[in-house]
Amino acid sequence: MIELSGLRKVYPSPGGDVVALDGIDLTVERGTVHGIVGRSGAGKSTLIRCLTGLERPTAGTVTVDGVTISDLPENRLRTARRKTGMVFQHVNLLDSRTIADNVAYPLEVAGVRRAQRAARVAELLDLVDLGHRASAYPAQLSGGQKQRVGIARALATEPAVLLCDEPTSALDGETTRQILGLVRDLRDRLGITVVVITHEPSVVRETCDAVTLLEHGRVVQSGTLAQVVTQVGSPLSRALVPVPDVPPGRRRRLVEAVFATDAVSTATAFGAVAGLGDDVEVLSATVEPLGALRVGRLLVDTPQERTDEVVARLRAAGLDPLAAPAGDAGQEVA
Ligand SMILES: Nc1ncnc2c1ncn2[C@@H]1O[C@H](COP(=O)(O)OP(=O)(O)OP(=O)(O)O)[C@@H](O)[C@H]1O
Repeated sequence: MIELSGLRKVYPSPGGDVVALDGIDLTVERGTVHGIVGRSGAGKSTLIRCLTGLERPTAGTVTVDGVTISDLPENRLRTARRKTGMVFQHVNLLDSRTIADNVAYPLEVAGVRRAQRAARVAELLDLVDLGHRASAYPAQLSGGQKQRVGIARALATEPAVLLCDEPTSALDGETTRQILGLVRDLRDRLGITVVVITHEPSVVRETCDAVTLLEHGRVVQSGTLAQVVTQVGSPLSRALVPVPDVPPGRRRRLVEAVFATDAVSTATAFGAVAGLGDDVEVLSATVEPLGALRVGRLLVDTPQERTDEVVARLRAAGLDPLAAPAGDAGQEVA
């Protein structure tokens, strides 16, 4: 659905050029929610602006739903932009218009007739569960409700892609959960492709099918949730399934494995360390939900000389374990 190839964006600035995106190759599959994460300045917003065509890449291509928007002349870009809806952290609603009229606005701009508009607006407000507030004004709504209106408005022109820039950063925990639930629901009901920029691992955990980590304008790690979390020790695995607290005690060599339970059963994974003897200690064996997945983790403390044996056992069970470097034997993994 979205293909980025060799995407590069350089901003000239008096102090020297700023390389915001430095050769991004990325595919976002149709009908999935894809998270883009990274520290401030990593290039997330620039990436989204390139996806909307608001920003022209310095090099490389951006293809959305089969159209290479980075090559389009300005006059064709406007129509192409209707393929993407945008949702921002702070929803910019027109205060003097009702909720229904706010959602109708992009349809007016697109020249949709009044009767059709009314039907579509009713449908959109129902979709975000705000049909009963159609005649309310923005000032009468909560933050979460305003965000729902923003989402309905972004969907008005039936975009194939919904781009969300920190959609829940300004919301409390419960409202965040509701909005993320709505995003998942839209993916399932409309088959829409969603790109979510976020700095919150919880947003990725609860909503995303796949995730990409950017650093200094480059892709550091990317894949489905199952792929990135099972790359044990990788930055996204650490962020999405943090190492649990384990009881303090002596540490020899730590061996860690993370697995998705639909790939390796818990019985196989946890059974792999059974019968290794008392000097190999399981510090933690957990299973937790991660979006639609269930993710297991094994943390094993082993005598230095038995590390290879433990690693081999876990590999034979289909896991991809990581032994902490020998020098770290006395440290907690974190
Ligand atoms: N219009 C611009 N002119 C010059 N430099 C820019 C411009 N826009 C962004 N940059 C620079 O490009 C880099 C990437 O910025 P970008 O806003 O894409 O990062 P980000 O990951 O979205 O950060 P944040 O999470 O803080 O929004 C930064 O170094 C930023 O200062």
